[in-house]
Amino acid sequence: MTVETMPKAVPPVPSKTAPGVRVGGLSVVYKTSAGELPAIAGINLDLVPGTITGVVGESGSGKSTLALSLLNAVQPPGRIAAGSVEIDGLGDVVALRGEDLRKARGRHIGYVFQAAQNSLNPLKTVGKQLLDLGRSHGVSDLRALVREAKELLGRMGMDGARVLDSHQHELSGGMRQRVGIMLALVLNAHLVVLDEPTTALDMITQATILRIIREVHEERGLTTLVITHDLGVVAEVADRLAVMYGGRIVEQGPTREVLGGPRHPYTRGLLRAIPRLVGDIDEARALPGRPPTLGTVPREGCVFRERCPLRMDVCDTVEPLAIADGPRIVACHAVDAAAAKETKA
Ligand SMILES: Nc1ncnc2c1ncn2[C@@H]1O[C@H](COP(=O)(O)OP(=O)(O)OP(=O)(O)O)[C@@H](O)[C@H]1O
Repeated sequence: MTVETMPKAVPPVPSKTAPGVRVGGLSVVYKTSAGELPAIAGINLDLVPGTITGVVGESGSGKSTLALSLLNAVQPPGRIAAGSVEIDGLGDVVALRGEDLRKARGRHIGYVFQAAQNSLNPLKTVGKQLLDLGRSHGVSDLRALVREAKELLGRMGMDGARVLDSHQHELSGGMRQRVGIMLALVLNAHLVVLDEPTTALDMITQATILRIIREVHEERGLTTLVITHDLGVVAEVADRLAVMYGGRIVEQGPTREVLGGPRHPYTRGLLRAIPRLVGDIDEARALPGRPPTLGTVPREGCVFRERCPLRMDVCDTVEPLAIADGPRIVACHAVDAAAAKETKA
């Protein structure tokens, strides 16, 4: 079946309420000299309508690959090898192609990618790019779009009119990042994916931007996914938290519960590695070892075992299942064994 003859998956009147998202069995591989290797494998993640979900993990854990998959935007040498991303009102975006996919991005799914500081067109003003974006998505009231953009930029502490008149080189990294966030929100999409939205910002501006992300999320009734390596960022904005390691989600649950009582040894290690502002700075203990790369992720068993203080024999051969306990989900043999002992006692 060609793209043209495929049934239209995008409904003519999109739902304007916060959509639920169900990522099921998602695997993405990248072609390397050693063959196709998985960057994420068997990811299951639900985004609850109206909530902010944070995804954290060290560099290379697969966060950006997951974010790109939500827009079916994984580029060669990568490809989605298995799984689905069901978005209310859109269906499975993994199956969307061509024009349907282009319309879904921007209008239904607002996004700012990690390289947002560098993703603007250097030859056009921000305002011109805003109008291009609006036209390409069939926005009829372009004046209203510009008003909305100015309002969002103003809220983020910038002179909206001046920014719209500027070229990329006239803006600092932090300003470009905020322009990226404005572009993600301006079309009024109800699913928003923000990949490292605040990395180029100083602490004060970061706090302001996180507050605005939260405010806009609540005002508009969005479903939001925030990708970050910074636990402080998720603690600040996310209702739910998913922790990634070696292309797997090893723990997920309500942010307060996960941060207040981490169960997976990796989450515990991440939290222990944060230096405290008060008390003994030496208390912060870096996680020993390094995260795996595409080539070194174990093919069987638990992906975290090399760095795990709770490693058992079974971890070498059997990949732990993600087991739900109420809203908490953990994939760890040691946690399972401890829970089984507790039930017996
Ligand atoms: N285009 C590519 N070609 C080959 N491998 C890739 C490509 N993009 C990502 N990878 C690999 O896939 C794995 C996951 O990368 P990804 O960028 O999704 O992780 P991340 O958690 O977002 O990391 P970071 O925080 O550094 O961006 C890494 O091992 C990375 O090297």
